[in-house]
Amino acid sequence: MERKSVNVGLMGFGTVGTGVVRIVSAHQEDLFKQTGLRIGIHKILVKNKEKKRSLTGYEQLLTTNADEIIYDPEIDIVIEVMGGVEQTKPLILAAIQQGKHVITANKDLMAVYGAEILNAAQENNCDVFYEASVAGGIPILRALVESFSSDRITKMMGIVNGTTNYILSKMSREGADYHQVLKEAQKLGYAEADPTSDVEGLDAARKMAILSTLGFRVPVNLDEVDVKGISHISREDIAYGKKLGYEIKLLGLAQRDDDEIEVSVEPTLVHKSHPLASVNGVFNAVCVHGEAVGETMFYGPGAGELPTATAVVSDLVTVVKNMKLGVNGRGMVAPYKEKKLKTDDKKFSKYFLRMVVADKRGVLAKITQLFADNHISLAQVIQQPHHGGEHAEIVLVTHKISKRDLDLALLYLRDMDVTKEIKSCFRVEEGEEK
Ligand SMILES: NC(=O)C1=CN([C@@H]2O[C@H](COP(=O)(O)OP(=O)(O)OC[C@H]3O[C@@H](n4cnc5c(N)ncnc54)[C@H](OP(=O)(O)O)[C@@H]3O)[C@@H](O)[C@H]2O)C=CC1
Ligand SMILES: N[C@@H](CC=O)C(=O)O
Ligand code: NA
Repeated sequence: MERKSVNVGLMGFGTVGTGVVRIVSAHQEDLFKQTGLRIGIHKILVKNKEKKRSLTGYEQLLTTNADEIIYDPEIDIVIEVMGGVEQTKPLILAAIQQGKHVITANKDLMAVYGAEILNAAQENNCDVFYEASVAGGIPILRALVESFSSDRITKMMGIVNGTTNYILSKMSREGADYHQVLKEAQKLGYAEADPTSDVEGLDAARKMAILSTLGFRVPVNLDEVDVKGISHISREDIAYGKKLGYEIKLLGLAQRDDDEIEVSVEPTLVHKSHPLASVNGVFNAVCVHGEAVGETMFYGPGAGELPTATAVVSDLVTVVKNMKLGVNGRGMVAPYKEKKLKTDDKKFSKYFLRMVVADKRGVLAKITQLFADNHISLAQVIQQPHHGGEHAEIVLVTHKISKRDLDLALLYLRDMDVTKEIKSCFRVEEGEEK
């Protein structure tokens, strides 16, 4: 008998899970027209059945026992939106073993165990999709895999963490201090009680590992992403950046040159003429450069109940269409290119440097000579008296140099008797005007 409906087991009924139920219920007819099957939420896994929920009418579907979803033969698809790695990995693998298709929003899980989960899915003819895991509601993963399938991507660069973008935007707009803005972000519910993974760049690094694996068709591990966070950024850095024409953003960068790749997340001075400089608040944006297509940009909400749920439900539509066609588990292309990571002498960028030095005759000359000796030429230099006048603050922007030359120069600079402190060092990304 031809099937008329599919059943979903939802694991998690928090922010994203609630959005999924709202969209599946509100868009029922559209989803039916697109897939030819009725989609029903069959069971919902939660931690606490007694908890007061913003969406009512689903109480009879709640369970605290994951086995009631995994081993229910009537459930075809599992949507995992409960979060965590250790608690979700065994559940997802068990669901796949039972022949269930999986949709997840979990970047923490997919950045580390993505390959293992995708292999298990392929062996069991199951689909696994995870569009919501990177840049929430922005359709970026399917774009990389399908819409760019005819091209070769050379660069993906973007703002993939909303919390840090909110903090940096507010620091820039109001001249406010990092700790003060972080507290406000926590009060508003943007930043979590423990904001470490956002502010230290780990959340963005997980997303860049997923993006670069799909975009470059190379298996990129989380520990291959160079990560720096935003917790050390000061008002002074932002003010100097502005004076020179830049905004500071936590940028994820994945770049390929001659088949060698680099992937990083770090605070970067982005020139005001670059479109990423005007991405503010909790919004995300990813620029993707393809050899044939040139520059493209994807912009939108990186988190939130309904934006994130749209990505989950779009994955659901794809799974259901695949079920109708009987092609589940065949749409995924595993990374097939050999991984070659760039060494630091092949990573090139402009850099911004701020330091405090002794305010003595010949100091600036000494410093510029040190840079010249390390193959570094300077694009801009500002010198200002530092508190009390005994010291001077030097702010400079280099031309494009290798990371290796930068690190060597920093090493020598730290050793110089005239150097009091190297306050900050950031990558610089130019815009269209330069
Ligand atoms: N929030 C967002 O905007 C975005 C979230 N994501 C990802 O989506 C996932 C879900 O996030 P979010 O909705 O914000 O999370 P929430 O904390 O709002 O919801 C988590 C849900 O999972 C349930 N849950 C958690 N642990 C268990 C457990 N051990 N057993 C049973 N149920 C459990 C909770 O139950 P109970 O309700 O009873 O506490 C809750 O319903 C995460 O992986 C997150 O990284 C991705 C993009 C954006
Ligand atoms: N903590 C994340 C939420 C979405 O992944 C962010 O701030 O972007
Ligand atoms: Na997305």
